[in-house]
Amino acid sequence: MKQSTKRRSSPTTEREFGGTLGASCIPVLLPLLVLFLLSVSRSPGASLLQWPPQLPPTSALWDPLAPLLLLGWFTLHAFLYLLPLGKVSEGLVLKNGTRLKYPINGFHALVISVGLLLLLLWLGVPLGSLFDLLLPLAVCATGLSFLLSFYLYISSFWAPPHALAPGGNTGNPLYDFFIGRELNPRIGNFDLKYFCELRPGLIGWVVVNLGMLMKEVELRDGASLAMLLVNGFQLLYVADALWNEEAVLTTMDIVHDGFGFMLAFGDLAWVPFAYSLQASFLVVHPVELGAAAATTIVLLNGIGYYIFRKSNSQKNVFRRDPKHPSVSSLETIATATGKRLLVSGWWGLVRHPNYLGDLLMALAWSLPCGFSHLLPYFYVGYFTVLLVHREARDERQCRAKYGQAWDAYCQRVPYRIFPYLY
Ligand SMILES: NC(=O)C1=CN([C@@H]2O[C@H](COP(=O)(O)OP(=O)(O)OC[C@H]3O[C@@H](n4cnc5c(N)ncnc54)[C@H](OP(=O)(O)O)[C@@H]3O)[C@@H](O)[C@H]2O)C=CC1
Ligand SMILES: CC(C)=CCC[C@@H](C)[C@H]1CC=C2C3=C(CC[C@@]21C)[C@@]1(C)CC[C@H](O)C(C)(C)[C@@H]1CC3
Repeated sequence: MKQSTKRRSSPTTEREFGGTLGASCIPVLLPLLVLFLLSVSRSPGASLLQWPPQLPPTSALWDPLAPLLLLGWFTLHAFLYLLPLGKVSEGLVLKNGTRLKYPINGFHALVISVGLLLLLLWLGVPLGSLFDLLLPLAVCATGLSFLLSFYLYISSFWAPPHALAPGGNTGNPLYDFFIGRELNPRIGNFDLKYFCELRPGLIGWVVVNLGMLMKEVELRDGASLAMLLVNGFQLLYVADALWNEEAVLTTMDIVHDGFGFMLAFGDLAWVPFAYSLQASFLVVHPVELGAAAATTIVLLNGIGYYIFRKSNSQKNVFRRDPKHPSVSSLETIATATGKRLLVSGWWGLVRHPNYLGDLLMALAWSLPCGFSHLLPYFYVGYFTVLLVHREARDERQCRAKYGQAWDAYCQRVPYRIFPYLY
């Protein structure tokens, strides 16, 4: 407990997400927002602006099957995580000079999950029933995020000082619970943050989408082109994340952020239930997509994916091996830390080309839903706010890390996400 007392009065710890007020309101408001969005997506009007807002009756929030399904899903993924499949990779060097080991078998877990789902379909299990279970499942996933966050907060007091996250130790219990005190909480070798970020929620998103597709098949004797595009695009995104699983070890969430309510809820409830809104919207609001519109949307998703993948891979290769032939000819600037910054290639176009690609894909996921409603565009709006905020956080961290070299990079590459715009 000693180290927490020592850090309690640290006046330099900067607070994110609106400080204590944000940390008190967000855990109440975000779960309500998920339930609101889910019930709007299935209401005939699907209006986000209707007043008073469309709220689900309490009877729609509970089904005894939901906790059982969720428990089974988590157990399956914990088991797959522990299977000795794939390689083991090391994370970045920690404050105490050590590196943690991580299993790289997320893609195996996705393939096995999809195989099991196909088996269930073949056995005649009505996966479309997931549509009727979405609200109870979202309620249970939220409950699980709270339970996990309480466990993470309490267990963090037994963690050594070097294992604590830089931003999650202000001494304010509400804020620290929200942001997360410990950087890489583990039970033995089982890394809770890494597991939650990539497995049950992310693969769960694919399952929810497939459930919506099957519901559409039940209702209309076939899947629409719009539903197939949404399912295909988002499956590609999840498969890509798991295929490139090792790259997650260098993201801000793993390297810098503690594991608290924000990430636990984000991973386990927000991703599977808010990111699948387009598919649940299409179940009740079918859209007929013409060939020209579909081709344009596929092209937009392709361009977004290309920028996202190429830029992320370029930085990962450069960070792991700056002499690699694919990056050795790129122009760089030196920093006082010994690390260099790329100033040509994708990272010379804008300072966050990967965010640009991600945002183009977000738009391509909403367009199949047409222009009659605002709800399918919720993801684009939310994601723009998330990435603009994330960019500002990253910028602050990089300026603190690299000082003048970062300023020189900003001068050389003046736009953050959108060339000539922002
Ligand atoms: N779908 C979703 O909900 C979300 C998706 N994402 C996606 O996750 C991916 C990872 O994003 P995120 O972790 O935020 O950040 P980035 O992958 O963009 O990593 C930022 C880090 O990259 C390094 N860096 C920055 N500029 C340069 C440069 N010019 N040359 C070399 N290194 C540089 C710095 O770290 P250092 O120098 O220390 O290596 C910086 O802190 C993105 O594609 C994003 O779109 C993110 C959030 C949510
Ligand atoms: C509103 C709220 C609760 C926000 C929490 C934010 C989280 C939902 C996101 C923070 C960073 C994320 C990443 C992904 C999913 C969303 C969260 C958890 C990610 C796993 C998606 C797939 C990508 O390819 C990725 C692996 C780069 C990405 C990593 C960051």
